[in-house]
Amino acid sequence: MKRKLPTEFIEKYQKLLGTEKSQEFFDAIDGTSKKGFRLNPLKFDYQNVSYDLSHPIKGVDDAFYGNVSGYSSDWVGGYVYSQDPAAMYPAQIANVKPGDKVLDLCAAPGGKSTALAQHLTNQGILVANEISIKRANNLRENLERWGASNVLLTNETPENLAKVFPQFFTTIVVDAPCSGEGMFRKDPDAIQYWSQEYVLTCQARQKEILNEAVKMLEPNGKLIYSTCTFSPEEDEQIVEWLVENYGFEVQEIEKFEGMSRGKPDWTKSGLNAVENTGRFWFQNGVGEGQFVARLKNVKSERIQLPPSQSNKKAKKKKNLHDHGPEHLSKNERELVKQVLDNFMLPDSLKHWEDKALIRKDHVFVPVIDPGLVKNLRILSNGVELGLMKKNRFEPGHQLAEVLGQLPQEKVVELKDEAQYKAYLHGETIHSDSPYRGYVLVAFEDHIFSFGKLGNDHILKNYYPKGLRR
Ligand SMILES: C[S@@+](CC[C@H](N)C(=O)[O-])C[C@H]1O[C@@H](n2cnc3c(N)ncnc32)[C@H](O)[C@@H]1O
Repeated sequence: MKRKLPTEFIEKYQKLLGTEKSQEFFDAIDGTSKKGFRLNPLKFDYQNVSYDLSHPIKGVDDAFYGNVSGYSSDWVGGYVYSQDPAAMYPAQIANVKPGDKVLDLCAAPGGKSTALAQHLTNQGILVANEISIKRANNLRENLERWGASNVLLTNETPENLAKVFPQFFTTIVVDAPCSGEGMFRKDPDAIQYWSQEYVLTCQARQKEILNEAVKMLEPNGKLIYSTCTFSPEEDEQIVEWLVENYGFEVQEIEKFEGMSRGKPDWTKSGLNAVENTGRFWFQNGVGEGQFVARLKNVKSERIQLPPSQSNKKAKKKKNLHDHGPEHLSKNERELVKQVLDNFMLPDSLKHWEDKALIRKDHVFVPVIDPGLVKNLRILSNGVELGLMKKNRFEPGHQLAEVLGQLPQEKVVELKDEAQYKAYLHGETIHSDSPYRGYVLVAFEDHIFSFGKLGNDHILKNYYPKGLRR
């Protein structure tokens, strides 16, 4: 399809790339976008999906070309995540290791966060943050499906996070809001928002976000900066600004097939180190547009934190105002145990009895001390086990997705597409299963919900109302 590009955009890239190369670029914008998906190694038997796995995306773990449906059990059970192939590289080059403390500062809808979570393998912490509440809710759904147990999900400004997490993270990913030139092929509507002024507005916002991100990075920590735009002002020049203002070292990243180097002559000072960054152009055949850089925080030293309030004062304040989470009573623990004992728990939940807290009837196993993050808007902290009702415990949806990490016995497998459709719609199902009480519900071996079976063989539907369709 022929796109109508702004004259100013055409002239800008003709100047930057030259006549021939810019024409190649404009022609590629009119081409067909590439689609890809990633599998989720956190899930049990994770390669058991209904999609063609014969076209891997080079250099990205468990990633393939192809289109996935948001209706399939692979998706609903968190076995696949649909993502632009080029957008998979920032999380890949982050080289996150189990046990790291990772922040994904601009996280929705969750392409990078889901990949970072799978590399952490439930060990360490992922703080996934999204400033827009609408987008944060979408992020929450995607992360819930993914079934990781070590995610703190926040809906915050970078400024507020920086107050709580000074020099805290080993790795920070800033997948920045940008002018979106890399989306022109996939989403032609993005073209109408483009102007050089908008590019500069985005650049200013990126600097504001990064000024806060830098405060949260530990000495020698890694900052991954990425955009889905081609403009030098938001790519190479931002890296140049980070080097000049914060002394970052631009690390050489693996040069994957179809990735070209960042361009020193697109910086103001001719900074050679930006050659270490990577660019994906449409015409390189990998996916949509993407810029990615990995920077090391070599200059900063560990700061001395100001002494905190005296314990006495803090305690007094706590007694008066604290409605924070509490440990479970013996009776509550027993009620939760009666349900959880029916299922295999991943290692991260094995000692839930020592860690579980209850707040406003929600029982959860936090990944981070709730006291530390009490001034932040939290959407979830670790795993929500479920809800304490009058003298009974009802397991929660997130737990079902986490339990999908392991083979489970107490599972009701829906027998056909019609039952699956009905369950997603919120209907009850007749089942001959011998199990009673809370069960996991699966389709095509993909666990995606809780249900409850009574002696009448009716499977009550616990698929959350907000997800039904
Ligand atoms: C490119 S998108 C992130 C995509 C996401 N990382 C992924 O892989 O799915 C950028 C995000 O930054 C958020 N954002 C916008 N303004 C922001 C700001 N001032 N601070 C932090 N995040 C912001 C947007 O709401 C948007 O969700």
